[in-house]
Amino acid sequence: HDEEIDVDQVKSDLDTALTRAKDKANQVELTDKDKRQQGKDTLTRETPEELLDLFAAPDGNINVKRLAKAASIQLDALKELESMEHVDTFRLKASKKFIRLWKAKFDKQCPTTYTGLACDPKEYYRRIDGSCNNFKDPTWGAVFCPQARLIPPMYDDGIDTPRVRDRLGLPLKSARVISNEVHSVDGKSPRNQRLTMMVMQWGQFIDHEFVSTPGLKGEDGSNIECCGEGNEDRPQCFPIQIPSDDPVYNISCMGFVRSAPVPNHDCQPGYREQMNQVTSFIDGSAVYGSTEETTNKLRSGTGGLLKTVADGNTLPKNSDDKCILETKGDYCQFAGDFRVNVVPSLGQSHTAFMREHNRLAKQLSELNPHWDDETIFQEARRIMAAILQIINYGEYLPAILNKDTMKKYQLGLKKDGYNKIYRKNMNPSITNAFAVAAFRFGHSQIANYQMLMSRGYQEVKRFPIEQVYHRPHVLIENSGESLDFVTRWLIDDPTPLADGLFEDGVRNKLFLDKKKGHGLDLPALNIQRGRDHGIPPYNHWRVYCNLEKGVMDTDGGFILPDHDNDTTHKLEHVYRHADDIDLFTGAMTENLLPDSSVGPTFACLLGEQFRRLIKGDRFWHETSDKLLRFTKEQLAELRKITLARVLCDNFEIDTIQPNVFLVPGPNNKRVKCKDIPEIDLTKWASCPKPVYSSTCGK
Ligand code: HEM
Repeated sequence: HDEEIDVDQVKSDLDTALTRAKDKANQVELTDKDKRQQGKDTLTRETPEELLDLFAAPDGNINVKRLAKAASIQLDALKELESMEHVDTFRLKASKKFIRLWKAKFDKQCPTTYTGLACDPKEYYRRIDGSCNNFKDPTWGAVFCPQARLIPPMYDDGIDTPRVRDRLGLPLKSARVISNEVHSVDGKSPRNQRLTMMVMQWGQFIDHEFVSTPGLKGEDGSNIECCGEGNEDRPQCFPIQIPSDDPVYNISCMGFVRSAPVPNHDCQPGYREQMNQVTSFIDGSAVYGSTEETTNKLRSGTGGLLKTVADGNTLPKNSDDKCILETKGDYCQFAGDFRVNVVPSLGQSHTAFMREHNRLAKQLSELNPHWDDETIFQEARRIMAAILQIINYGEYLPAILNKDTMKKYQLGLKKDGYNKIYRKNMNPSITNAFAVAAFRFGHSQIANYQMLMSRGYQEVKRFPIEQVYHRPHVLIENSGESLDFVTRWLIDDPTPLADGLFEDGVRNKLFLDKKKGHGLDLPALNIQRGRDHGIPPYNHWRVYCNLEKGVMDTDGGFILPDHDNDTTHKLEHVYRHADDIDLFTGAMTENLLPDSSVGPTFACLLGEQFRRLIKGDRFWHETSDKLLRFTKEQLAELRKITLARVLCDNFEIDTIQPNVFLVPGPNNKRVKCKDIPEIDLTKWASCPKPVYSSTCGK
């Protein structure tokens, strides 16, 4: 069509569209300013919605803000063009001339990381921000870059408004109604007698290691109010309607701020994308941060160590606005990922790996007295990435996925030698459907409580989960002694079955406001977030995964190949057609595959993502790359690591089962810590500097 477009006309249309889009952005900023001045948009952390904002984006990061504004202008400009009656945007988008015009207008607003990133092929350590992992596209997996899409989104207007209508154009039921009808359970949900609470906890920790989707923020990083008159229509808002007969809530609106948009990968006219504000790789970013700024704040500056509070053993302090302080002397914790304070058990995991880093750093520095702070830090960080990868693929994934899925997606680790597995065409970025739906399967494994357990694995104290959200108090009182007690709970107590049912503590009381008496509903947020991101419905993913679609029978009922009758009936109540089912709800309620915590659709999406995280990671710990590889002896040592060993080395534990993701039993008997294999770090002794040399440990 190139010859067909009238360049002058299109240029003038684009100018008009851009002016209008900029005017709209200015108007939104003025409204935000007003709301902030009127005290409607707040900086406080009291209501559940404010705490959700804290969880999504604590400070209104400047990069996120800049990118979100650029993306909003682009999306609005495209919509303006579409609204001009004589413009055929479908034809325009196919025209190279138009793309050139578009790029000339918008290139400057595109993230600088997208262009002109100079990568050094001799760089030995991963970059903190994840850039330059892939030389062909240095932005793949890097911080502040768009999440990847496996199939195109389905926005209501084809560009950026949330999916709110079904295939007939009628309104979809509210996410809260679906949660009430499909995801609720009376009291305690059934337990998985095979898996421990550590499965839930690792899931959350590793999720924060590779994905964080920022939400939009108001003036000066304030929280955007999305309920009440004049708020629900704000372009940043997509509140959840609560039905008048709701069994728990006596409010009509649950605040929900949309995820920040980001210009798409090539800065071309297209649909709304969401970004990842942490690196996609399993590289230790939850321990070290995903920007140099955060890493520098976390490092002590000597001996390659990370900062701790004065006792040398617990996470350092953050500012008081990053959590809820219960009593005098409390403080918020600071770690590589800002969500560290959300529940005590997550703080436990962050503490485990901060301590593990410092333990490694101290030993490495004794073995290599000639190394400076930077070398010790980077070498410990390099080992840390390997440890996290090995625990994730060697212990966690085999606990939640069955052997067939592990095999199909080639997720197994090699027992010896190198693995030439890197594929330079493989994009390792976290995919949107994985973050917004598939890996949220673990929300069904959250229990209503958090517990402290004695050395002999007896219950000492139990906290309803809603009493500890965002409150690190439990962990930091008694100079962090409770960390040991939480650890023992995580490796002893069976985890709820990932059956699509959600206990009250997350389904009604998430981030509960003690004064107002209401909380949030996590499965409802997950459904709403999927709609916010334009995630196509469940059946589209069944097709993507080569699975049979759900269909209608002649009476208008659903025939769903992987659901039981009871669940199918529940779904029929809330969706008009099998094609309308939201991905989260449809896949989360599938019958679980044998020996698995997910059904076939989530097994496919998890398998695909975890495969990408191996094959698309140039620094993957099994690499045979001559520059980047560990020595064969070092790799053999790394392969001995288990989460049990990390816990033994960093907490007070007398006996432990070798696989802490599985409940203790005849094949997983508790033993003394000394019987759990450990890494012999002498294989890192006498390494030259720079370290990349096979003479270490010789
Ligand atoms: C007590 C434990 C947990 C709490 C309180 C919690 C809470 C939350 C909240 C509030 C969100 C944001 C919801 C939204 O507005 O879209 C979220 C997102 C998410 N959660 Fe959890 N979660 C927990 C455990 C887990 C577990 C066990 C997993 C996985 C096994 C998990 C995976 C995820 C993922 C992948 C996201 C999306 C992250 C992003 O894109 O930023 N979470 N969680």
